[in-house]
Amino acid sequence: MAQIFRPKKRTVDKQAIEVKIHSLDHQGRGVANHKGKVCFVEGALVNERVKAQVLQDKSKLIEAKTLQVIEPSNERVMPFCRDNDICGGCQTQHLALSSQLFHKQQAVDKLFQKFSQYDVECWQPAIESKPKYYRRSARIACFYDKGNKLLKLGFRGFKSKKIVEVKNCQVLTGHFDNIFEDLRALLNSRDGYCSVSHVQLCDADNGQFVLLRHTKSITARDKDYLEEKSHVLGWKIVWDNGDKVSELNELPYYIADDVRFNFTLDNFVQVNAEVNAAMLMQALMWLEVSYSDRVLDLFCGIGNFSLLLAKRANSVIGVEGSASSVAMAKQNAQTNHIENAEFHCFDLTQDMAQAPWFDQSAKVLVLDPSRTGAFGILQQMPLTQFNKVLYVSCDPVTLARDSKLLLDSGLSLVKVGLMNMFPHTGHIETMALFQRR
Ligand SMILES: C[S@@+](CC[C@H](N)C(=O)[O-])C[C@H]1O[C@@H](n2cnc3c(N)ncnc32)[C@H](O)[C@@H]1O
Repeated sequence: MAQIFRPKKRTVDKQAIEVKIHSLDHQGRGVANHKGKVCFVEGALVNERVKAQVLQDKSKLIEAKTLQVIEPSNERVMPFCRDNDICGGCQTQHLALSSQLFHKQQAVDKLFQKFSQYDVECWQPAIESKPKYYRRSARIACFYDKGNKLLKLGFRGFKSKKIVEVKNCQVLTGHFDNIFEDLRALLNSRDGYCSVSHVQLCDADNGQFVLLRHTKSITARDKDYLEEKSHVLGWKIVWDNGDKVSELNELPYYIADDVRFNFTLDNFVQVNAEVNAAMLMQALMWLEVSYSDRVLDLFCGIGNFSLLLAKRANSVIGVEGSASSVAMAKQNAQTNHIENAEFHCFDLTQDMAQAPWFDQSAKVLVLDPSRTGAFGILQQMPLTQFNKVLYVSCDPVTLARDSKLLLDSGLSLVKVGLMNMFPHTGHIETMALFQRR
């Protein structure tokens, strides 16, 4: 009989250790040395001495969580959210807002040195965000507790699937100030809503949309009841049974630079409206496209960059992997009477030999990939054809890695700036402009 070998579970030494933090990593974690290993400590700041609980003890590194701050940093502040310790949403509320961008910039610097042996010397002022009430969209997790016959809802806990039943969230826009209490009351008012598995929130320019994903059917009567009650609260309810999403009289939209962007709740839209608007303006300013420029916009979503660029360029080709975002981008071009933008659905991790969209005369390239970056596609493209490349990044590791390809093609890094899309979190959003001199 075949013998099945199961890897032995590593026993995690849950001991507490005491370490002195010497820097922050790109996720906002404190970094220390402990018995020859690198130790990443959640919740610890530079120069702090902390007692930390070991979560993972690997051959070369330790992951730990702060239990007690023995010597606090003068950058430490009191988190404004009472659930900060347990909620997985904001990881760096304990670091003064004024220091957050400084550490993020340092992290990007280090990653450029590591991946490209490159010293960034062209930092531009960061795009700032208001510190609270900046999130226009979020997903709320739900779980039906059969024992208590109650639908629990909140955010997932830090590195856990457990739901933290937050009372309110001060990073969601003000329109969702009381959303948790209101949703809890509404969804527990009738048994019919017990199969709601998550709620997607979106504060659009035309109102607040609340999508309810449910795994069992909900009667028309229960739907009507909830819609009626939600109407009073100013919400537009969208039902999603996994196969079909209910139709709306009017899609959510946002407006930027006089362009109206319609979207559906499964499309990617930038979470921070204020930073998105500033980011778009900065992209236009940095790129300085002219009416003779042909632009390629990869990972274009619903056309956020493409349509604004099209108003100033000869033509824009947008490429995106989500078919529904491509459909929306095409519709947005049409409704805004923008005729020089075309959109293609294409998986940009694939072989682009047959890519029908590739324009050999495009001299301007915009990239705005998800966290995995754009390495695959950049490796395949004849990069020497581009005079300007704007890389909008939500992961500094992949930005630094991909930048090496751009630099090796003879492009120079001329501008880099942070965009504080998610204050109080470890997320680092960066815009980088490469130019052929
Ligand atoms: C960070 S978003 C940017 C979207 C858009 N530029 C914007 O500003 O709203 C990244 C986009 O890349 C798309 N995407 C992710 N992986 C992809 C892939 N392998 N091929 C094509 N598109 C992809 C996502 O659907 C998403 O729309």
